[in-house]
Amino acid sequence: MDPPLPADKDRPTPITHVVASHYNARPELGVDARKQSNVLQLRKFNNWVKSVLINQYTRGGHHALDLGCGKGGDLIKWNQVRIRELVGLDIAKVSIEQARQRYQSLKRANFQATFHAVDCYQESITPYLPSGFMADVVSMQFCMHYAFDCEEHVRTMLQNVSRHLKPGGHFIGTIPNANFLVKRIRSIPDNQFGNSIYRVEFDSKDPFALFGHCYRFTLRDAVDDCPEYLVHFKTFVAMAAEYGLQLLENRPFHEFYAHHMNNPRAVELIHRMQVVSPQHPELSAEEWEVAGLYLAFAFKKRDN
Ligand SMILES: C[S@@+](CC[C@H](N)C(=O)[O-])C[C@H]1O[C@@H](n2cnc3c(N)ncnc32)[C@H](O)[C@@H]1O
Repeated sequence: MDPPLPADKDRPTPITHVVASHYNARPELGVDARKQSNVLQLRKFNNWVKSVLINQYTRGGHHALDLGCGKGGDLIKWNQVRIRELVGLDIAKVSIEQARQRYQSLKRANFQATFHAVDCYQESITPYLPSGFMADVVSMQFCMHYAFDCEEHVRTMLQNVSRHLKPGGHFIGTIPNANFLVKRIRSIPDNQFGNSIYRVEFDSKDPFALFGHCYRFTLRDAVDDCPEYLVHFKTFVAMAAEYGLQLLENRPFHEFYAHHMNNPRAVELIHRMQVVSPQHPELSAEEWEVAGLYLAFAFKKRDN
């Protein structure tokens, strides 16, 4: 049986407020503005990683749960794999409204979708799902690390994932690679590093806590000095196992790219999504450095 859900909290913690208002305040850039971004190729690369993951673990007719779905940036990816139903949840109300509008304006959407604003790390998501909803795939893209402000939030998040994932179904996601961040910050005298398009700034370097170890992240045209939390990966894997989730893969993005260059479908996608010319990813050196901060993971829910 699953461990019990921690008691619900009536009031959001200050950090939850900060993260939600940060994403609520991000303007919805039109297609033209997005095309002029300094991190356009990085965005395309990140989208390619998410597409490959979604393609790998999703089949036609599947039911999908997108936690931290934001403005619905993955709707086209879900449409392309021909899922039957999507539920998208995010703490940021403005983003959820934009996701709804984006879904409604999708031409030829071949799946049903519903969206709700909910804190997936502090509340049970069950009341927001269609009755009896069980997902074949749960996706958490660039958002799970916000749960790591404390153990209780990680447990609520894992309970939400596991309770609504079918046995044999997959839990996929992308997060900052804490191992890389910690090695990097320990190797320099400063409390911050970055380049012309990003900055990572730690308040404290040692000791690194398993939960609640905060740093601030800035990425040009995307994130402004937002607090984020290190995900101690071994702890995450051990806790996920308590909820019946077994790790299948964990690949830093540079390795993910090298690995999937042997996969014809991923290669076809990387050309179609205009991430690369035939030989190499067309990211600037600065963008490629940012890509190296992240990893992709996949878990499988135990069959029994
Ligand atoms: C970097 S955005 C990623 C959005 C989307 N998954 C994507 O890949 O485009 C991170 C998202 O996590 C959401 N988020 C942060 N904390 C959350 C929480 N407690 N519950 C639900 N969503 C949360 C934010 O509102 C934001 O939309």
